[in-house]
Amino acid sequence: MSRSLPNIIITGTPGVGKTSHCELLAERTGLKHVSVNQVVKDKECHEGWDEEYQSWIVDEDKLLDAIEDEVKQGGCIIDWHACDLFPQSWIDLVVVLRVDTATLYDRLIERKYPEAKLQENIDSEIMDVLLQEARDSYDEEIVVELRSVTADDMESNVDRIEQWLKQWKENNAS
Ligand SMILES: Nc1ncnc2c1ncn2[C@@H]1O[C@H](COP(=O)(O)OP(=O)(O)OP(=O)(O)O)[C@@H](O)[C@H]1O
Repeated sequence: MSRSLPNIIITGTPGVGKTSHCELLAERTGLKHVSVNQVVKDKECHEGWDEEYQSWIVDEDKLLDAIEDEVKQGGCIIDWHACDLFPQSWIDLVVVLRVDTATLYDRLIERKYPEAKLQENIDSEIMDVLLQEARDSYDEEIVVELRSVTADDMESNVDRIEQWLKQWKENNAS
């Protein structure tokens, strides 16, 4: 499929900094921030609310239908804590953000996450769940793991993705 602009997934455990990265990247590049959280809420792509986890139970088919037209046009930054549901043909780059356990713990406590959800997310980060999911779902060469502990990390990550975008445009110029 040919797109005039690429699609990027920014993924990682909740609290790693996906939304912060996507917002900055969208501001710098003009690419569109597709917040899956927001789409799930706005377009009701869910099967109800999970009280224990305090989150929507996502209906993935409905979600894919809701974003398909937009994503197929290209130029989207998809912000979501999973990546295996998006067809490989839609995606040009998968960025997996990573953080150390103590930092993640502090960020999730700040958000007043329920205990079960907090523990599950910490375990998921320790066990590289999102990195593995990305590697299992996409070609190795489009998956990049980046550290997101400090504001400087975020700056350099966004710089790096901007460089990648520039190169992609050069490689795909018609
Ligand atoms: N690289 C970073 N340096 C400093 N603070 C950060 C960094 N990344 C994220 N944060 C802070 O951590 C908190 C969580 O960030 P953010 O909401 O972007 O995470 P998220 O991965 O999008 O979470 P969710 O999946 O729940 O939406 C915010 O308070 C944000 O300011």
